[in-house]
Amino acid sequence: MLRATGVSRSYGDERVFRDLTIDVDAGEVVAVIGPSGVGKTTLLRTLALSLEPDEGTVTLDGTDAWAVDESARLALRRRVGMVFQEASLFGGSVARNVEYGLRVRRSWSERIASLFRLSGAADAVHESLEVVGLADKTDQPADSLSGGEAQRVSFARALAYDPDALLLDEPTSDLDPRNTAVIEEAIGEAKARGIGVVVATHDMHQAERVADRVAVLLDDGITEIGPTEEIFDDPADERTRKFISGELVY
Ligand SMILES: Nc1ncnc2c1ncn2[C@@H]1O[C@H](COP(=O)(O)OP(=O)(O)OP(=O)(O)O)[C@@H](O)[C@H]1O
Repeated sequence: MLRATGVSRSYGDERVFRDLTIDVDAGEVVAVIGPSGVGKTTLLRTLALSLEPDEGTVTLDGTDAWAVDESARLALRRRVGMVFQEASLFGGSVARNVEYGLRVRRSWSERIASLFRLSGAADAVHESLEVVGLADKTDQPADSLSGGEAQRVSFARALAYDPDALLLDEPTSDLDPRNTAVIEEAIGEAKARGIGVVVATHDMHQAERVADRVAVLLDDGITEIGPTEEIFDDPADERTRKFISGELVY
C-alpha cells in the first residue's frame, strides 16, 4: 500500500541511506529497528511524503507521490498519519486536540461535508480516545496531562481521522511500561482497523511484540527485512545477526 523503492537521501554531503526499499500493507505492522542516528526519522518522513528522496520513488496505492502535482501530493499526504517521539498538544481540551487532527487532515470538501455530520466527528474523537483509555478525560485541559497521557492523546489524534498508513517515530521511548503497553495495544487496534503501521523503535523487544515484519536499518541501508520471528531467530544477514545479538556496537 505504502512503498518506498530504491530511495536515497542525503543532508548536504552526509548520506543517510542509499537504494533503500520498504513497504507496508494495509493491516500490517512493520518495525524499523536500528541504532540512534542511523536515519529512522528520515525514513519515516520520507514515507510520510514530507521529505522528497534524492533518488527513488514513494508510492501510495501505486501513485508516485513526487510525480504528481502539489495538490495531489497533499491529498496523498492526508492519508498518512504520523506520531512523533514527543507529544505536541496545544492548550485546549483533550477533545479539541483530537478533533484538530480531523480538521487539519480533511480536505475542504470533506470539512464542509463533516459540518452536516458533526456527531460522526464526535464519535470518531470518542472512539479513538477509548482506544487509548482516555475517554474519561475528554474535557480535561491537555496541558494538565502527564507525558504518557499526552502521547496517548497524540496517538488518538492520528487514529481519529482514519489514515491508510500510520507512522510512529519512537512513540514510547519516553514512556513508562504502563503507558507503553497502552500504545502497543493501540497499535494492535490500528492494525485491526486495516491501517498499515510503520513503527521506528530502538527497542527490539517492542518490535518483537508488535510487528509482523521487521526492517533492520544499519549504516546506509536496510540489511534485512522479513517476518519478525525470522529476523530475530534466524537472520540471513551477518550484520543483522550481530546487531540483534548485541555484538555490533554503535
Ligand atoms: N535536517 C537535517 N539536516 C542535517 N542533518 C540531518 C537532518 N536531520 C537529520 N540529520 C542527520 O541525519 C542522520 C539521521 O538522522 P535521523 O534523525 O533520521 O536518525 P534516527 O535513526 O531517527 O536517530 P534517533 O534514533 O537518534 O532519533 C543523523 O546523522 C542526523 O544528524
